[in-house]
Amino acid sequence: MGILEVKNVNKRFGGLQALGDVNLSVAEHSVHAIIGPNGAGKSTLLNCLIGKLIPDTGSVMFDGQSVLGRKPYQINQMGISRVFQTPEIFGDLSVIENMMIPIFAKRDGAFRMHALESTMNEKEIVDQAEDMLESLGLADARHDHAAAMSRGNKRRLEIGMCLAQEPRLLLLDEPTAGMARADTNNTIDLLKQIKDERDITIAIIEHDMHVVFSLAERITVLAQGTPLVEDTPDKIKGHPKVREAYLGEAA
Ligand SMILES: Nc1ncnc2c1ncn2[C@@H]1O[C@H](COP(=O)(O)OP(=O)(O)OP(=O)(O)O)[C@@H](O)[C@H]1O
Repeated sequence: MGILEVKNVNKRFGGLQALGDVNLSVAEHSVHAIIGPNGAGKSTLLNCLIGKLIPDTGSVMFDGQSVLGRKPYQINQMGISRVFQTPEIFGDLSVIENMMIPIFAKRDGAFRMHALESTMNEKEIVDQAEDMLESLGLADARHDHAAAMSRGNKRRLEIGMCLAQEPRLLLLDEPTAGMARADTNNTIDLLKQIKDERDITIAIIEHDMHVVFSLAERITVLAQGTPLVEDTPDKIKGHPKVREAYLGEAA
């Protein structure tokens, strides 16, 4: 039984069957990638996991509890954090101020922007934020404007802000989209480091096969809203149907 269990999930948009009988089991502490061509239903599935969409039928269980009917912030409190394609950081704040926000929210259950100034003086929170920036390799940038960082470092900060919530499942939606190769490789290294150092499960939607094959232990291939095959990277690479239908562009 996986930490995330998706069973017979269906989702229609009018006449379009975006997801048809999707089953997915993500093993605890694994890195599980979900791939597939444009329009395969990857984002729709992700949105069903985080409470942005409600499936028409089926179940989504996280650690034995249903996520269906819960609001995104409630699912987040259950232990699921997600990173979107576009970094969601506060550009006007410094790097360390950004990092303090989830640490403060985790401790107090909520965060109000006007509390940031007093939070800046709370040693416990500053120390935790410093430690997190250190482990992300962002310590030297702590007083920089977040907006001025490279795309790779913005993504690094955002992933760190998710980790500060101490999730058990980290969901990544194309975390290297639009990145130069060097930033992509840095992000791969960061995710490997996170996997090695933390008690965490990672599910990743990704188009870049270099990223997928560098990180994933299991891969589910979606095609037209339905899982075509689920297997290890080696088997997926060699699978004739998958090669033909989904890896053509990367081959
Ligand atoms: N809100 C919506 N309303 C209507 N149709 C939608 C909606 N969201 C997605 N779709 C359709 O559902 C199908 C699956 O879309 P989805 O975005 O989940 O695919 P995807 O695999 O994430 O694609 P991509 O790799 O291009 O992001 C597509 O045909 C898309 O046009």
